[in-house]
Amino acid sequence: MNTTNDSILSARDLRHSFGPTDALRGIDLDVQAGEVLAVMGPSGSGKSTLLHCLAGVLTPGSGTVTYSPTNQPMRNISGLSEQDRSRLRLTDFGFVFQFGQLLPELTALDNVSIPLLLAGTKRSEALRRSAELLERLDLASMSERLPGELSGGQAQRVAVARALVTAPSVLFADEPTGSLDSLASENVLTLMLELVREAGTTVVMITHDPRSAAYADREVIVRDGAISAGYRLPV
Ligand SMILES: Nc1ncnc2c1ncn2[C@@H]1O[C@H](COP(=O)(O)OP(=O)(O)OP(=O)(O)O)[C@@H](O)[C@H]1O
Repeated sequence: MNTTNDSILSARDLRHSFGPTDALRGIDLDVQAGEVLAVMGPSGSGKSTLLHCLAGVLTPGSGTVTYSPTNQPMRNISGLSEQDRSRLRLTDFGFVFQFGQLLPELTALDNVSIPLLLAGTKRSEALRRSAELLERLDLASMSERLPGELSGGQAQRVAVARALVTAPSVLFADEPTGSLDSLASENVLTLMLELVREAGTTVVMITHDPRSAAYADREVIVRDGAISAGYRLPV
């Protein structure tokens, strides 16, 4: 099947089972370059499994995921070796999870710089870029704090900075504000969306919260391992 011209990620007939549980039952999905896509649906419907397949964290039982970044050849993510998928995740993708998963013994600044250091950036340059991003996220004064010394919203903003510091093509967010109250959640999403819109980053964001989904350009609903609905949100 052809992919839509400007889709950066395309899933075709994705199926995945965990033992007897059919988590994905034939998903077709195109994510357009630069779009912010919200993935909603009941608990256990397959949202995280879908995100993991799109991001090359998990190889689907069957079906394909193709990744076509601007000016680069298309790659079949589901066919890459573990090593190549891991490399692709580091260079091209960013990840934010519900509970930031910051390293507790490192400062906010050092946490943000990790992906750059792993990608081989010089430490001075990594720290400079990390500090710049923390400032954009209103966290300049928090850069030397440990994660345990931050509020939930501040810690999630550090996690957002860490995910965006390598300027990824795609940001994958799994309930990025699921552990926050509505005010902190709004603050994290507003700043995150400002940065991704500016950079043209594509976003795939799982959320249970319709208010968070309202930040997206488009919403798809996953039920029983299949896409049950998808629509464009009003601008
Ligand atoms: N590692 C695993 N081993 C066994 N079953 C799993 C595993 N991961 C997910 N599942 C099952 O696959 C189905 C889909 O799970 P998934 O985590 O994708 O759902 P979800 O929509 O993200 O749920 P939630 O909103 O609760 O996070 C569920 O029935 C779940 O129990």
